[in-house]
Amino acid sequence: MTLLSVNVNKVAVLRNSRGGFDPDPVHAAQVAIASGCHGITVHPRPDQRHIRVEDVARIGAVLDGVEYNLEGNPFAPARGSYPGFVELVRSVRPAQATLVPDGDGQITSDHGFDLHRDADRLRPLIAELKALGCRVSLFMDAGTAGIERAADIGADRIELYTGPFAQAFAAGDAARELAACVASAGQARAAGLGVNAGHDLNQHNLGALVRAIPFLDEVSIGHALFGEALYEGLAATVGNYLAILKGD
Ligand SMILES: CC(=O)[C@@H](O)[C@H](O)COP(=O)(O)O
Ligand SMILES: NCC(=O)COP(=O)(O)O
Repeated sequence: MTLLSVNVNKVAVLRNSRGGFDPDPVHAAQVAIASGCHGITVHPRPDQRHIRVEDVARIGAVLDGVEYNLEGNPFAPARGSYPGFVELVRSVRPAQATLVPDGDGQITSDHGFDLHRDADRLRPLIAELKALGCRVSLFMDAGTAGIERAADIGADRIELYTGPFAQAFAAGDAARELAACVASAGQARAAGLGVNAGHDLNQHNLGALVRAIPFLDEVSIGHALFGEALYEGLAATVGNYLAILKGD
């Protein structure tokens, strides 16, 4: 069964909007874990627009045995109290580090790595993160040629960027983007890589993705999940996602 990692970034957005302590992403993580999710994901960004450096350790302290997935751009420089992605990984030793080539000016993640450009500088970073005990996943666009190179430079998994698939699904025309996801997942698997997926997944489009790629290891979902939880409640929403992943 494909595992569910709940991304709590958006709880921190709401908390930061008033400058206080609530809603606390730690509490959201605890409720998601109690509801049966298999992991928690955070994406601390150098501008700390949502998850802050102190949240990373606080969330890491309440995982209660589920996996911690830390996302970030390993090339982004330290800024203020943000120590840099590798230093954050060193401090909390998450089960998985997902490398995402985001620039600070982006409103959200919107592309994966270009391994023709980035492979040589990713290789030593991946080795350093693996030496810290992490599984390393690379955020990759579906349909990328040469996706198997991720294995050559030491990555354990790729994470398929599913934003284009989600957009096409919402427009009622997902076939081409879904086929790209299926093809890239198959190439990655054939290269010995694990396959994760994430970005803009929701209760409407997730079933089609996991039926098309039944060997997906993990999906990480946050934005839509917390939007839906506003109306359904967090525990029930997590339960809905688990039911979709179980094929209910
Ligand atoms: C890599 C990815 O697609 C998401 O995990 C990312 O965390 C979204 O970032 P925001 O929550 O800042 O939009
Ligand atoms: N890696 C994807 C993730 O963690 C959450 O993405 P989204 O569901 O917030 O778009």
